[in-house]
Amino acid sequence: MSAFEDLGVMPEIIQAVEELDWILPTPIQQDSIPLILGGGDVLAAAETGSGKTGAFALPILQITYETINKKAAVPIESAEQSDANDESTGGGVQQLAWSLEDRDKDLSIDGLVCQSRAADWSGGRATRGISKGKYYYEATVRDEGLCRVGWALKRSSRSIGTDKYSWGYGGTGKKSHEDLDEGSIGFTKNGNDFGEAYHLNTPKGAIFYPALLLKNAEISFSFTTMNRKPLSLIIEPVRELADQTYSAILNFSKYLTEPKIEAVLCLGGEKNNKDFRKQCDIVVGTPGILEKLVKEDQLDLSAIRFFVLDEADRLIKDNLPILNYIYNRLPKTGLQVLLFSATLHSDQVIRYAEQITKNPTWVDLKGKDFIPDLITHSYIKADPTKFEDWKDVNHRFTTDGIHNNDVKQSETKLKTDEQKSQAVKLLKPSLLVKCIRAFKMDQALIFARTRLDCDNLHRYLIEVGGGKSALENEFSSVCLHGDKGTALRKENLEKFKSGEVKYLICTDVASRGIDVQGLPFVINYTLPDTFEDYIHRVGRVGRADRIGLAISIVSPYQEKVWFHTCRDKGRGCYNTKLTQDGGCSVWYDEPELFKPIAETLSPMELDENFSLGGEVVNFGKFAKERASTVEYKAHTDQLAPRVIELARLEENIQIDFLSLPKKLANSNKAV
Ligand SMILES: Nc1ncnc2c1ncn2[C@@H]1O[C@H](COP(=O)(O)OP(=O)(O)OP(=O)(O)O)[C@@H](O)[C@H]1O
Repeated sequence: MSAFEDLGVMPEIIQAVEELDWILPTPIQQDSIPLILGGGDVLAAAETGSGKTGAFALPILQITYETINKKAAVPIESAEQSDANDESTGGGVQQLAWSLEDRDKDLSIDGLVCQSRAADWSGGRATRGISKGKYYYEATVRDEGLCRVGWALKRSSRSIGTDKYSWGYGGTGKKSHEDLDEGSIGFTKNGNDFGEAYHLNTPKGAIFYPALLLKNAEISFSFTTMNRKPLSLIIEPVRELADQTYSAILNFSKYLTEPKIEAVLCLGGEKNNKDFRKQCDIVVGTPGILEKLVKEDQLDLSAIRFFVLDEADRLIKDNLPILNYIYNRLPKTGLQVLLFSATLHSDQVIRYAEQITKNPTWVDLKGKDFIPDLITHSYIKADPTKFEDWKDVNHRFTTDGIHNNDVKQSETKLKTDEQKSQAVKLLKPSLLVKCIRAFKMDQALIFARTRLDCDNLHRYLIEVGGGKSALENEFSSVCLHGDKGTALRKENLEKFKSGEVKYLICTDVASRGIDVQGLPFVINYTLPDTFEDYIHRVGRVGRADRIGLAISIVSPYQEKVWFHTCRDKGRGCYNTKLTQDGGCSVWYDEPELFKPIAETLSPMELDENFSLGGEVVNFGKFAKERASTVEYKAHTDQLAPRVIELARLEENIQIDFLSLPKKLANSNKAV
């Protein structure tokens, strides 16, 4: 029996996760899945990379599937829409089926599977039809034969598409002869919507039957009503994370068929947010677009059963009004609210959770803000008195330009705060390069504070690495931040994940949730504003039982940085005054921001040679080995040595236990 089965997960989902080498549930999955399946509200806090996505997605998928599966058993409609002469008993609810009477003799019918092996076409119709409303059914072609599916009136011939009372679609396109009250028929194939195929002017009261026509072919059907409204709403703080969760859901649900779960991804700035209006079970999206869709009555929340806030603390901090707006429109009966994050303990989160949950269960695995012990924390002091690289005019880095008016380009003194700040800006890039080389990094995520910093750093790395952004460049890199369009962000993330480029330079847009399998290094080029954000950033490594190294390049001085409060969010703004003086800059106090990190995590300082000392893992070697072996070893392979060790210990204990009477007897003798 699979360990996931013990948690009550259904076989089709287990099959999908086993293909991902998920043999054992992680602790957060172990605790949360039964609670969610049991119908409760859950607040789950567990370290980064501990499998929280699966912890909420698997039970949600299962309940969603069970719910739509029940609906799928509902017939197309009751007697008011069926034909008085059909073989139903009339009235009440009946299961739709293929008619055993209304078919050609060579068409064999086994429940919802139809087959014809004859050389000629054989057709048939369903037992019941519809005269109003919106309905669809699904057909799965099971072999290479010829087939056509569609709708037909009773008076049509069984060869749908060959007379004016039937409308079909097949391998050779749509088939019909005549336009018949306002109505339309359309077809989709493998999820591709072909739009309206027929606009109909049918006589009042006309009843449309599902119809089929086969030639040496087998085809199976699923009949269901079309008005499936979203049951689950999953909100993610950023597009990349929404995309990732959506992909995970598609992956986990691939064996849930007949009916198939329909998940829809809603991202701001993307055109195609319309699909879920037709039929949709799970919606994954970012706050802004979801609010817009609800306001425009495009997204119907009246059936929502699961309201999930992933990275809940960030959502609550940044999007509270939107969350309130959406939450107030959700049905409250039977609603399950799930809040997940590695950092879920702020007063704001707790207060909000009290408002929107009912007797929630806290699944708090490691206590407040726990960080995986697979991550080693280290730092380099970007001290311009110790490292003199910043004086090197040959490799001058294009800074954010905030000191253009107060420090000369060639300045090498370190007297004023401005001079110190400028020196740190010039020093950090070269420390970054040295650090990458010292650890022989082949892949790293680099966090900078602003979009401008990312872009400047990207240009610098490309130049130092040889000018080309291809793999031959030692510092091949791409950026990920809010200025990049959705498509480019996605493309850049993919390039990094696939190894096409080595470094991803990003703002905090990528600090949460992004899962890059086996990533060994994360570098804080600038520290984040909060300790929570540090936890999330470094949590991009040390995931799924892999070790990782987090390096922070920390300034010993305050650094003057842009903090745009202007209308254009910095575009064309050169107002270097401090915000309290009406400008757009602040002094960023990195030494102060470093204190809680140092107190909580005791990071190791890298020496001048960028060495961590002998006693810790050799990360350079580790990264190299990683690159030369298979990228992703199966979870079981990784667990194997531990399981063998446990088995050995267990065996020793048993042998000791069995030999205990003999030992006791010997010791008694000795006494
Ligand atoms: N039961 C499991 N067995 C093996 N691997 C797993 C299991 N559950 C999750 N993983 C893997 O662990 C990695 C991290 O999972 P996930 O992204 O869900 O973490 P998370 O807790 O949401 O992290 P974060 O807090 O950073 O968002 C993923 O690569 C995922 O495939």
